[in-house]
Amino acid sequence: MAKKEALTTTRMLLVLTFLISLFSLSMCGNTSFSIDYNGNTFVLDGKPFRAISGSLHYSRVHPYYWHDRLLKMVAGGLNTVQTYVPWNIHEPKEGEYNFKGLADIELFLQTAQEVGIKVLLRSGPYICGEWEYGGLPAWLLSIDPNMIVRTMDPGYIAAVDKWFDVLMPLLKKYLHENGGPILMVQIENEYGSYFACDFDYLRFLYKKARGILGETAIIYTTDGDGAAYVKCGSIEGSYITIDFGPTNNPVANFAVQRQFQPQGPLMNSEFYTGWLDHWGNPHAHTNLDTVCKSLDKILALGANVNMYMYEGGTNFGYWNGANAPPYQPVPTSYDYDAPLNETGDITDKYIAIRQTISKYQKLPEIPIPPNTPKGKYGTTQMNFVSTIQDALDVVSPDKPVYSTYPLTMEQIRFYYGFILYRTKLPRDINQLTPLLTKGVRDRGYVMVDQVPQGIFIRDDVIQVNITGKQGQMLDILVENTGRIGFATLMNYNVKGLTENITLDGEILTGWNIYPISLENINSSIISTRQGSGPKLNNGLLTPSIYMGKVPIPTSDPEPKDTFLDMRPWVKGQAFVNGFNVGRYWPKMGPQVTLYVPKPALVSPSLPNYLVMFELENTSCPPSQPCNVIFTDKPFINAIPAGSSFSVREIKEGYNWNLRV
Ligand SMILES: CCCC/N=C1\SC[C@@H]2[C@H](O)[C@H](O)[C@@H](O)CN12
Repeated sequence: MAKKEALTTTRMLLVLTFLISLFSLSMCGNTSFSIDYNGNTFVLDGKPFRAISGSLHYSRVHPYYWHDRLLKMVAGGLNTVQTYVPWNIHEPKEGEYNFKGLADIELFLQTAQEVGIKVLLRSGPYICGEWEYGGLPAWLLSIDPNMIVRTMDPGYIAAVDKWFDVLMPLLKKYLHENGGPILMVQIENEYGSYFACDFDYLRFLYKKARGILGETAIIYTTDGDGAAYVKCGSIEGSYITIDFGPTNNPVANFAVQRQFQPQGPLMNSEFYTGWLDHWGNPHAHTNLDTVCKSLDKILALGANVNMYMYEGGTNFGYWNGANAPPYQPVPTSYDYDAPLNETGDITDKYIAIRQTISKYQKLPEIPIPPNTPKGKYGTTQMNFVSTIQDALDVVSPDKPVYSTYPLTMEQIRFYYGFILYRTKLPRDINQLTPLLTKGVRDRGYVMVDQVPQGIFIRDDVIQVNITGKQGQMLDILVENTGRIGFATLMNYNVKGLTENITLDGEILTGWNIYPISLENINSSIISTRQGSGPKLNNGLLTPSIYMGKVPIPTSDPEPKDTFLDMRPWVKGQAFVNGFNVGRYWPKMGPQVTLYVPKPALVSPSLPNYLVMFELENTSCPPSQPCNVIFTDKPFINAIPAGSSFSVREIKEGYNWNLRV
């Protein structure tokens, strides 16, 4: 049975299971989830309930694997999963909604119901999470680039109002009291850490949610562990929870929660089992014993706990976020050094945490599901297809947007990935002449008639020296490497060229602007390309498209999870059979391999195509592009722990000796 039919059947079975459980529970009429303030405990269907939870974000794990991961969480001793709702994946364009694939929240909730794990649902509208723009949709910036998000700013709150009118009725169906798995619904996220402290905004969110979810649903907030955070992050009627990591003192931490909430269950909504990564810094690592000792103390206090992350997963596509200052994008891997690693495999940390939990909660008598098999498919040759310019008819099929001065991505209502700005050189430039701008967000690849000149880098490289002849094409290919998702710099989060470009002091005008959709590339375009091949100059190759086949052997035809090692390619975007597996930047690290989930592959009766959009260079000549390797092991910690590089080294890709 083809994968699509299988998923449909699974989905139908899940819906049926959900409806049966809904019916049987409603017949009992005793489904309730509440707070016993005298007993300082949650109460589930009349009995005390302590949440032992872990974070898994459905948008970061392929739906094919949701059942596997949730079952591993139950086997690990958890009774609850906590997940974020990323508004931007569900409403990619204003008024256009997406609830399929990575965004199929109902399938995720039905799967949780079927597996028997409860859900702590973090509804946003802002979620942080190192996700693009903290989960906010970039089209907000088309309404008003100067909008102050996460406040009662009229443009923002009108969009939130409409979104909650869509989301909250969906969540209501899945509340425990209505027979679903959702125990509680969080609004906003660590709002007390945001400068605005706008109580009218929190009250608006609370009132909106309460009005749709009903009077008995528990609405809660989560804030950093400090009185100032909780003061600005909580609101009348919502239940206060806090977050803190394994090096803190839980007794002192929970004292902050008690300061604002003298009674009710203690709850750490984010007990950090690991931490986030940034390109160019060592992969995060949190000591297993430190995690388990602190978790033991929290459980001994009778507190509720959610481990952040329990399964980190992957920022597929362009969904990674960034932090600032300085501007630092987050890698494709969201491994988080979590108990289940990026590909859902059991780690020592999983086993140790499971053992700790067993001291306080009887473990379910189910086997721990096995790790998924991994495919070691070996080397494949990458064939040059086209420079980005020679493929504009495919990747940017509509007429370009013309503007006297450059427009941002949001001004042309194109929000993620790449955009190309093109003008003509106004005169002969026989000597290296400065092209200047501070307005590149975030990397700008400069070419004259496709010959690379240099790279603008946000907050770093603002000058590229060029030469050329009058009338030659000056192209600047800009990559949006992820919108900032935390604190004040979340505002004015626009992308593309945000300021004018000057050549030797003269403002360049007359720009054609091409939004780039790499998803349009497929095997059919190979034969149609007659391009002249990439140009090599200044150590850079013309950003170009390459294609190869994933060598799945006919002797072992069932596809498996695998890892794409692109070395010695430098930086770009990879697609497998049109599935955007994410950004690669092995030269920068710490991530070197990209996780390719099994469901992105098809059985070898059909060719599996890898498409790479390489932005910078390889060590192979343009005439004979390099190969890539499909291996069975991830490599996401190429930068030695404890290393510290200069900003310049990080910006330019420190050429350290990568360990295999
Ligand atoms: C000191 C920085 C506090 C910012 N909060 C963070 S950084 C990692 C985590 C995730 O982003 C998570 O989504 C946040 O709620 C809390 N947190």
